[in-house]
Amino acid sequence: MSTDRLVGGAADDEERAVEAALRPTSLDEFIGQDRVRDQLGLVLDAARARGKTADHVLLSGGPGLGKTTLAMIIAGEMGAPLRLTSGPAITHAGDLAAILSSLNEGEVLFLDEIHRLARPAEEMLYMAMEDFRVDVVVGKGPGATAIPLELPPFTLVGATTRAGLLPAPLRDRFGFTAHMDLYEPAELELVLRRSAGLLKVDLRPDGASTVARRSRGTPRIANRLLRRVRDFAEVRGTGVVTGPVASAALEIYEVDELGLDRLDRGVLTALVKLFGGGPVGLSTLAVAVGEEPETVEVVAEPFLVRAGLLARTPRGRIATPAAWHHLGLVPPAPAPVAVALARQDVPLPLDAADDGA
Ligand SMILES: Nc1ncnc2c1ncn2[C@@H]1O[C@H](COP(=O)(O)OP(=O)(O)OP(=O)(O)O)[C@@H](O)[C@H]1O
Repeated sequence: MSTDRLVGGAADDEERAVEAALRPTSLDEFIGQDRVRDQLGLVLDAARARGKTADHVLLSGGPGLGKTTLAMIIAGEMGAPLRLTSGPAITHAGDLAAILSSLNEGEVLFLDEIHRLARPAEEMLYMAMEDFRVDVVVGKGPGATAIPLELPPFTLVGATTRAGLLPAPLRDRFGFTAHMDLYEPAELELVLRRSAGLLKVDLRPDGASTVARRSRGTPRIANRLLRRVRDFAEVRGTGVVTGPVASAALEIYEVDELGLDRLDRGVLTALVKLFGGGPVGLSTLAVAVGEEPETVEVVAEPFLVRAGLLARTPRGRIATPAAWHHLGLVPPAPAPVAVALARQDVPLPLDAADDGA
């Protein structure tokens, strides 16, 4: 599956190293997500006032929206060390027991991709979260014995892109759950201005708004586009990032004014030009764009759906009128019978509505 996209949400190790310099370190510096920030601020203030470790926190939201950043901020605000791990890194319950038993009092454990935790480890986590205790199994077969091990109080910060996949018993053990939404362009402009200051980029207001509008509501993508636009401004210009400079740079990288890249546009173009706007099945659509169905479904579709350009229906994918307009085309008029019936305010007969279903 292709993941090396300029507008992809995930980051590789190299990018994470660059990102470290751009991370806000306190709740005050964290931009946007006002509701989450206010509520989390209260949770942390209350814990500090009581002199206790903070409740366990679950953060859900797409990649690059700031979950790791918030976990670091939680640890920073509580004056506690942070330990980072992830669901896929814990293959056995024993791995988790080793991590938990080495935590110090008050420490914050960040468990990324918590929905990918193996079942036995997940069950161990239930008890650890609720009673600060784990049962370590020693030996095998009939002679195996469970030795209870007390843990110091700690705060678990779980992160997931798929909150719906978490079993209820796990979800219920978090004292505070925050869903992180996509950022508004105005918020991303603030992110960009902050990053430009840290990276010493001369970013003008029209440059910031051009990059923000193409960043798919995601700070990681905004910061990444900023670095590419800076390269262009330095090599082909005077280093100043204005709106026209940002547009010219992003045109070279094939990121259009909605933040769609070549794959996104390929999907929409196939849908509209080859299949008359759909409905068409995922695998047929994937063959038409020369990609794996999973790539189309996981990499391109979520943003196209969110941007109101593509809809998933039981009969297949369809392009919305906005998709046609975005490609500079006129959407087909609705069938005359539907228009006539709509004018008379008569509900569409069932057999007509289901036509071709
Ligand atoms: N609210 C914000 N204000 C400023 N910068 C932000 C904000 N949220 C995220 N960023 C920046 O975006 C980048 C990605 O954030 P982060 O790594 O926290 O995302 P994530 O949700 O943990 O992603 P993943 O799920 O892929 O691990 C970081 O460089 C971070 O500094």
